[in-house]
Amino acid sequence: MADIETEQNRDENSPYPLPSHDRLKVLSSTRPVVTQSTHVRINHERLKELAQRWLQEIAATSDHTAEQDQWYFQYHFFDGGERTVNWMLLLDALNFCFWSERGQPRWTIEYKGETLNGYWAEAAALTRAVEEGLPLWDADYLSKLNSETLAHIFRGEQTIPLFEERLRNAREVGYVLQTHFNGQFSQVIAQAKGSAPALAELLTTYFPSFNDITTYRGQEVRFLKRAQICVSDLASAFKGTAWGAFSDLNQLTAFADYKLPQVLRHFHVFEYSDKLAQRIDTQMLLPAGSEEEVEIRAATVWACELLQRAMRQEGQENVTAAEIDQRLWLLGQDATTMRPYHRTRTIFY
Ligand SMILES: Nc1nc2c(c(CN[C@H]3C=C[C@H](O)[C@@H]3O)cn2[C@@H]2O[C@H](COP(=O)(O)O)[C@@H](O)[C@H]2O)c(=O)[nH]1
Repeated sequence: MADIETEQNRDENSPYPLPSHDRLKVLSSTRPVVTQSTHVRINHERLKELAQRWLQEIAATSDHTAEQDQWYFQYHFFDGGERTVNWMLLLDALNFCFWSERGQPRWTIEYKGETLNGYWAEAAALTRAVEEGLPLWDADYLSKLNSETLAHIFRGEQTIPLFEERLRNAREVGYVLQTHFNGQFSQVIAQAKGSAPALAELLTTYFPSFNDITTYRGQEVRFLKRAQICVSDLASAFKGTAWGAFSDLNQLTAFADYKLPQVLRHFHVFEYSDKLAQRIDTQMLLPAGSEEEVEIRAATVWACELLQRAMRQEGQENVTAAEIDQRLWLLGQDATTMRPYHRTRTIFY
């Protein structure tokens, strides 16, 4: 039964008014974090300036196929069938934590003449494996995946971080698909009946590695980052058709990773306490579940929500948090002029 929205929640004068729909409870559970936050502050003036700048950029570009809804087929296996959706579930089960220890070079792979790192390396490595004949779309195969095979899949310079966790997540995908869904992610998608939050909820319920939920000062906080991005990726890859057809993508929130906070801080939308700034700038680890980490992630969700609202108020009525997310994430792919992102060893982002 949906929580009865208290008067306080619906308080339109709050700087963080809740939307009418919040099925995943990401916005309602992160709102107390943002309002109580002591290490991270959202600068609302800078946020509005950023929204204005983007609106001007959109107005200036004649080509309105927003780059945000691109799907990079050169790095992503795609045959349009059930193998593709199983492969994409694996992609997002392993879509986390690509950075290296302080002072160490990043893990990279060579793929079709390019040296790739981070998310692109993960996607391309999984595509390379399929091209080399490994059935990464097969649930039984995944449930029995061994470490030698996974090491071969991710072969390159250095080692992909959290290797054992990735092996466990890959096997979990195979095991859960076999046990509950006849080996097909398409059956999970069918159960969601075209609802994006419903599919994210199913992923969180059935696949433990997607259960991106923590606590802050004793209260549950839900981010569901990989569950939500998996739904968004399906919509992008299938261009809103077939297994990518969702009627309510606007109910997804931003995906609280480590790149968006870096970009939001670069634009001075995020202000960190001196202590937190010093820890991040010296690349010290932030423990998963720490107040600092949860405040950074909660502020990320709400900054994207507020950016979306600011742009909608100025006429971009169809912009979604996922599109704001993509725009920020792509900006973060050229982070040479930015200060470091925060480092939390986690399987959740
Ligand atoms: N918030 C958000 N986080 C995202 C993505 C993506 C890639 N998705 C898009 C790419 C092409 C398609 O259009 C996909 O939609 C990866 N990540 C996260 O970033 C981190 C990796 O970063 P780096 O170390 O620089 O590779 C890691 O936490 C990873 O989980 C996104 O879109 N939004």
